[in-house]
Amino acid sequence: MEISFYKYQGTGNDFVMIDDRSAHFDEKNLKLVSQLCDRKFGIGADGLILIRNKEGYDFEMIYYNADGSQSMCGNGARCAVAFSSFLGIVTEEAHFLAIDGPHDARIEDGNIALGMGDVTAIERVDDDFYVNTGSPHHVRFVKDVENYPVVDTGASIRYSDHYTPKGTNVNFVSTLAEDHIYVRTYERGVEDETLSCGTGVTACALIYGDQKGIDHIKIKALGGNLAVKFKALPDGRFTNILLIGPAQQVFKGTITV
Ligand SMILES: N[C@H](CCC[C@H](N)C(=O)O)C(=O)O
Repeated sequence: MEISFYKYQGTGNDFVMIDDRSAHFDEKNLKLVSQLCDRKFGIGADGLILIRNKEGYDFEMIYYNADGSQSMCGNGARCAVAFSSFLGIVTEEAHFLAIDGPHDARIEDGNIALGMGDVTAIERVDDDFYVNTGSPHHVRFVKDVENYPVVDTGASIRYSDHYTPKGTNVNFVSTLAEDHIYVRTYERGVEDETLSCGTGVTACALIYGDQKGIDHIKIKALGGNLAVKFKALPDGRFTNILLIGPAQQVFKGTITV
């Protein structure tokens, strides 16, 4: 069977993108998803995204991590908006459905500004934090994230009893300036550090911004630069959350499976 695909990356978080408006892709075939994401035997990616038609929306994005598990993917959603614009499904605004519900996005001067779901609360986990931004995120502030053992420590937290059985993504943050943080992320379902994690940097920005009273945070990730804007409500909720950054098409191709 031949599958046509496009490869996109959002600040280094990379995805196999499939225009599946014909609904031909078997979304139950997780073995195929993992095979396509395999960096040696397949195309290679952190995840795979199907673009499907959906009544009442410009499109639906169905996201899979490389291991076939599903969750909300912020960078993947930004790439889905860019891909849908390339396909002519949207122009500069998109209203689409993801696993965590509806999202709105705007394409503005080469960036995608993605509306994230509201966040109800930030929790403490020992000296660290936990927040769900559409995907679960453990967040630890460290002195020198550049030299921090992200994969070892990330995996041990991800597989800890506290997060069994579903696990969590794990983010490590250092401050670069008052409104600028440096984030590295161990991603559940990729089971490795990724070059950036959209829902992860959003989690880190909300926690950091809430502590500092700043609602527009710049983020440095290994794969590029992002920004998060939000409105903190008196009751501890966060709304009007925007994840802003680039999303690029890298190549297109067909694969025989
Ligand atoms: N690995 C995450 C989903 C993808 C998140 C990340 N790629 C993003 O950009 O938000 C999880 O299983 O919760």
